[in-house]
Amino acid sequence: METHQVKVHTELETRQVAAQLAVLLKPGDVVTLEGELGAGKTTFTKGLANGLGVKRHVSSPTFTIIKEYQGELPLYHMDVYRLENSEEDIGFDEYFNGDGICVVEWAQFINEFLPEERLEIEIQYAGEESRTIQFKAYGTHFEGILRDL
Ligand SMILES: Nc1ncnc2c1ncn2[C@@H]1O[C@H](COP(=O)(O)OP(=O)(O)OP(=O)(O)O)[C@@H](O)[C@H]1O
Repeated sequence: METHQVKVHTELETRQVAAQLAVLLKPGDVVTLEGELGAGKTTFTKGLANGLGVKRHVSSPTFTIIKEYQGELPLYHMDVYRLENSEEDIGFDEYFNGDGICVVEWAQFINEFLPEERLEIEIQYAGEESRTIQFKAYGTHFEGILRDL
C-alpha cells in the first residue's frame, strides 16, 4: 500500500486534483471516497467527471444508489449508504470489473464486495476552503497512479 497527500485551498483545486486523477484511470478502476458532510466528496466526483469529459451535471446519488454518466469512459457514481448492514449485492461485480470508473461513497458498507485493488481517498477539512486529500493505493496499478499524480 502506498499513500500520498495533497493540500488544496479552494474548491477549484479539489476539482483539478480529481481531474488529474481521472485521466490516469482505466476501465474497471474502483475509487472510494470518504469524508464528513460537506467535505467535498461530490465536488471531487465532479472534477473526476470533468476529467473524463462528462458533459452532464453531476449530483449526489444518495437516493438512487448508482448514477451513470457517459464520458470518454463511463463513470458510475455510487452512494451505498442506504445498503448499510443489508449485505445486499446489487451486482457490484459488473461495475467493479466493468467498462468504466466506479466512485463509491460510504464504501465501508459494502466492504465484502470491494475489490482488493482500489484507490481510497479521504477528504478532510483543513480550514474554511482548505482540504487535505489523502490517497491510499492498494495494488501496483494504483501505486503507479499515485506516483504520476
Ligand atoms: N477545497 C474545497 N474542496 C471541496 N469543496 C469545497 C472546498 N472549499 C469549499 N468547498 C465547499 O464545500 C462544499 C462541499 O460539498 P460537497 O457536496 O462536495 O460535499 P460532500 O462531501 O459530497 O457532502 P455530502 O456528504 O453532504 O454529500 C461545497 O459547498 C463547496 O463549495
